[in-house]
Amino acid sequence: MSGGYVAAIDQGTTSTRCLVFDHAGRMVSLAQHEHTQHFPRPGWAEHDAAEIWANTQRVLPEALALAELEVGDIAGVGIANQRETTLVWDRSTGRPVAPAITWQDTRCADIVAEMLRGPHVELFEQVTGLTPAGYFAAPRLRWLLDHVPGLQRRARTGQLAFGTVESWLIWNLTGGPDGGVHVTDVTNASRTLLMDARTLSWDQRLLDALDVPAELMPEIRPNVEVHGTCRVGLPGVQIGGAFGDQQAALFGQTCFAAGEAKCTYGTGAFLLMNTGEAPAPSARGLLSTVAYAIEGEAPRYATEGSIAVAGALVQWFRDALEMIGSAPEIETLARRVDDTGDCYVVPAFAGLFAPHWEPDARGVIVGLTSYVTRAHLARAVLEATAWQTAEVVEAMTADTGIAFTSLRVDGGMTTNHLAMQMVADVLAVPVERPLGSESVSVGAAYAAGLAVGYWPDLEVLRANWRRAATWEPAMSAASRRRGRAAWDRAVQRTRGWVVED
Ligand SMILES: Nc1ncnc2c1ncn2[C@@H]1O[C@H](COP(=O)(O)OP(=O)(O)O)[C@@H](O)[C@H]1O
Ligand SMILES: O=P(O)(O)OC[C@H](O)CO
Repeated sequence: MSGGYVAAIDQGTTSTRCLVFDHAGRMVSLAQHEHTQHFPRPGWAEHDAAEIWANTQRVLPEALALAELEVGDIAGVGIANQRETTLVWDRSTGRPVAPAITWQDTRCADIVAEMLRGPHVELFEQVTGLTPAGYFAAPRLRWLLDHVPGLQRRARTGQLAFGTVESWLIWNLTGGPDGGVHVTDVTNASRTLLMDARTLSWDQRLLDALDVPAELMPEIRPNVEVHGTCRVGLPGVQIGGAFGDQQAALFGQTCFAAGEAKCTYGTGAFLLMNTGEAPAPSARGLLSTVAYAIEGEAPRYATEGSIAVAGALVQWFRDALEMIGSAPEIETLARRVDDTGDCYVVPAFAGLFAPHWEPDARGVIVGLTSYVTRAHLARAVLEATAWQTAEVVEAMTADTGIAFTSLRVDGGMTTNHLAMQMVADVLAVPVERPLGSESVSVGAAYAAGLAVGYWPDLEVLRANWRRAATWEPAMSAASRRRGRAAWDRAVQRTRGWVVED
């Protein structure tokens, strides 16, 4: 091993970042570029995978330059990525065959309805631990195979590759058409609906059920393992790990023991609790998922409450409604008033995710009176994230029997003090943020650092975790009860909005 630093690529829904960390897990530089969000039809959400790869190639040298480092100073690089976003590319040209269909996209409703009616629904549940839903990658892959002319035929010939974004980046970093390594990691694979959650391999019966040619599929690898050596971007540097971003944040927050949990507030919000060495299927709308796998060790599992819209509601408030000029301005605006004026925003833009899973729901703003101003709306936008977190925490506590005594948080939205105070208020437990809110990148860097021997073990990483901020609950129990009941009534009004023509 050479190099005194490790790098992480965090390829998120809104941007691509490269962060460089030192041995104490401190960030020494960060370079970031946003990519275009394409919404070509209501309910569709696409990314240009070529733009994402181009941004990745920009942020790597920029992060090194900001830290005044050379490639030789980097001991290893880890990758964390937006999960479920699905793409297919041509192995010889290196070009994606269609826009990437992102995790927020709802176009696969018919494919999922057919899966739920079909003969294999129990098999999917038993093998993957997941009930088919439009959130996962396989229905998106099926959609591409159905709608891009000639794709099914070409897929069988081995010309094409399927992957989520980490797979695309690893393939490109390791040479692309010129010998690129086609792999995925267990956490991303656990979100496809095609992986056996126990054996951590593709299940041929599930591939057959969806008529997905095995020739498309990447090899599934542990998170902490050398996947290959970069030929592009960081030439000569080993790619020491890859992770779905929410599992990366769990790892970065050092939630290595069963019962430890974190919530990441970015475009969406994702609360994951480590459940130990066995998958933990939920009876309450949470997802059983792989937490992490270290080469040569038993995998660890997690239960997850996925909230589709958190920071994305702030983005919508800024870009679609033009109520604010930048995301942080929402806090100043919301602080002009003391409450929401009894107004609630339920952002079911892509249906409702956990714990409801209602694809036919759509967003509502309820409780409008002439008293309500844009400041009240700003407050309701922030409160929506807090109430959605409360729903997930209630389901998780009921499922696991573990009561939360605090919640570790990270992600872009945690720079908003009012939003985090609201989370503490509605959960009635302290909310804690570690130094730096970049746990996704920290987790990816930890995976890479462990794989290349930069860090020896998990205990050393645990010692790096330092509390930077705590928000204590300050809401009366009566207000909490009243608000929670009103939120339930608001959620009720989103249901069944989408009807067939
Ligand atoms: N001060 C803020 N208040 C509220 N939301 C914010 C603030 N700063 C950023 N956000 C939201 O956080 C999200 C970006 O966080 P990030 O962790 O980078 O997301 P992702 O990984 O999903 O791309 C955006 O949706 C943005 O609207
Ligand atoms: O990139 P983020 O932070 O919006 O996370 C997206 C999730 O991984 C989707 O499951």
